[in-house]
Amino acid sequence: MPASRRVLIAGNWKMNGLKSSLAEIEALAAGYDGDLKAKLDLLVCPPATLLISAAERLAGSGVQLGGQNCHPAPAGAHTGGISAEMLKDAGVTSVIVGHSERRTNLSESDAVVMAKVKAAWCFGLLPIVCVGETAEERDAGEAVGVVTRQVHQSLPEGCTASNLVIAYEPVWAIGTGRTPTPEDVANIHGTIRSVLKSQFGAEADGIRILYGGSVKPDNAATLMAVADVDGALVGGASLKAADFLAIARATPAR
Ligand SMILES: O=C(CO)COP(=O)(O)O
Repeated sequence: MPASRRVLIAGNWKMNGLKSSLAEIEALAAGYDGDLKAKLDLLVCPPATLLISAAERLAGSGVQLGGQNCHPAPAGAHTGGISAEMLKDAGVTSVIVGHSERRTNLSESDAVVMAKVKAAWCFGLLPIVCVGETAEERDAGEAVGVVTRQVHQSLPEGCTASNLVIAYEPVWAIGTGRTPTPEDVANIHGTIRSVLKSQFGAEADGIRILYGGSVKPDNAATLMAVADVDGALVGGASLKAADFLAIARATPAR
């Protein structure tokens, strides 16, 4: 296993979290102890309004801070937009791009996702690119095809083990309490790895592929033990530090 594929447990708070939630950030910083540090990377992506305060709370803890989205443009007349440079300035090192909630609700195309990856790179941020099929696509037997297309079309030239993370998040598993079987996860993650190999050659062996969708403390050990699963992108269960840390603790050491 290449060293670059150190396990990454990432938390996506989505549109949740007020100033009072900074207590959870502090609890994460305190809970990322020596055992967890030896085993995995921990990343939390709170809403943009909390980033600067969260960075202060996380300083020196080793817990990494991420954004949930960035604008493809570097700056300018984009009301409400947040640039990669602004995220960097706030203390962020990673950014989620192409989450299905944005692909679906905001019609974010593969081309836009690719532009965001490039924007993240411009400011040294690590993009976490989300892909995943809907329930209809899975029922129609199209899961592999959809994910293959998304990986092909969302990634620019030049992806490496150190500048890209992929998150496979089947849309039907997000927030539903339903998860694919370990066999299904292994199948899609294996597919993603081969698509990455065809695009980026040997570099693909070191690119981390996370699983996301209803990851909880009680299923993390099983899901994280699947071949080619290099960590998790956790939604609801990342909002409470105790649950998120429990997922990290349940993740098998490599
Ligand atoms: O969308 C997700 C993370 O990005 C997954 O959300 P849940 O863990 O709440 O299913």
